[in-house]
Amino acid sequence: MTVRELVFGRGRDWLSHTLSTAEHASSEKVVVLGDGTGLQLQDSGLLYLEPPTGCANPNNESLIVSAGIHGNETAPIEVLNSLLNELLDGQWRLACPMLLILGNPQAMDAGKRFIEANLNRLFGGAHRNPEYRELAEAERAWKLERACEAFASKHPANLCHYDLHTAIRPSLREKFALYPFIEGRDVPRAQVDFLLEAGVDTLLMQHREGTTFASFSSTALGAESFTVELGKVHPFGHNDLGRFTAISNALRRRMKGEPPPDPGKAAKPITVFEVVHEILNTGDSFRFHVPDDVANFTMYDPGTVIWEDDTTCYRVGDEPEGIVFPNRHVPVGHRVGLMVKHRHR
Ligand SMILES: O=C(O)CCC(=O)N[C@@H](CCC(=O)O)C(=O)O
Ligand SMILES: [Zn+2]
Repeated sequence: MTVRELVFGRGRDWLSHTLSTAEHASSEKVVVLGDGTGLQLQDSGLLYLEPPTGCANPNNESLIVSAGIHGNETAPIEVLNSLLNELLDGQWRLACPMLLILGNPQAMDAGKRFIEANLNRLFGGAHRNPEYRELAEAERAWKLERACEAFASKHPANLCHYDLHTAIRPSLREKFALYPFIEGRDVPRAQVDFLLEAGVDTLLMQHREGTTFASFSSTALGAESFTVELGKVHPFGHNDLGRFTAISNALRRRMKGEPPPDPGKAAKPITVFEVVHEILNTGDSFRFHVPDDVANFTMYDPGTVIWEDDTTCYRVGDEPEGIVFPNRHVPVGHRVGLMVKHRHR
């Protein structure tokens, strides 16, 4: 029997096990790999890994890597599953403690962004809001928060969280990362270098605290966290995984505890945008003037009307602004899009 089968059952790997246990909590399982690496399958899509006792952790860090917080964003799920398969097949050794998460197994199984509520709006305790009471996603957000807290309290040193997504719209900047807002901080140079290594050449600074998974891990756990957008949404089996080689290689390098590559003199700088306005669906009179099929980072000239309702009209300010994540099909009070502008350092 292979290690994969020992952990996940006959003919299964982590992804197929997660899909098969989507409807019910899976029982906990602990396995020690041949090299002494500890593996604890805590629940469906929730996997804790620990290098053998005494093993060096050369980068002195702990990693949370999540995908599938939106169930139809399949490429990062496939990337994470492949990395785990390599590890379980003995192709390389783990150097740092790691919590791997497939966020919303039910939505993954259904091929949907979410089942009842957008999981990536329910963190930081938002799952306790009465409107989400007893929804599957509220329970899942609670469970993921508790698992991350337990991991962080065991491994607080240099905790990093990469929450991997793909976007609904095409994007003029294919790969970009969002940095959750915490007053007074800036992105450490080592994180910028990692993003560039992973093929992510655009950074978007959030302008206020949110209820995303990455916001939770930054605010509550003190992690360096990013929501990382890696391309466009496609169903399982329809992704061009060649477009995900850089993120896969960069994550594997971190998991193995190898030093970062020398960025070299010719390294491209990262392009930084900042959020200037969050567009919310204000209700019946809300009118959104961005067409449904517009690409992320499409820029609008000063003065362009972006949205209006009976009391407000939002126009682009003195500098051009871009639209990110335009989506009018969201509940009242939820985000319809972000307006962003270039950050001049
Ligand atoms: O393409 C879209 O409209 C959404 C892609 C996506 O899921 N993005 C994340 C971004 C989280 C953040 O704002 O930091 C989300 O909407 O949850
Ligand atoms: Zn997403």
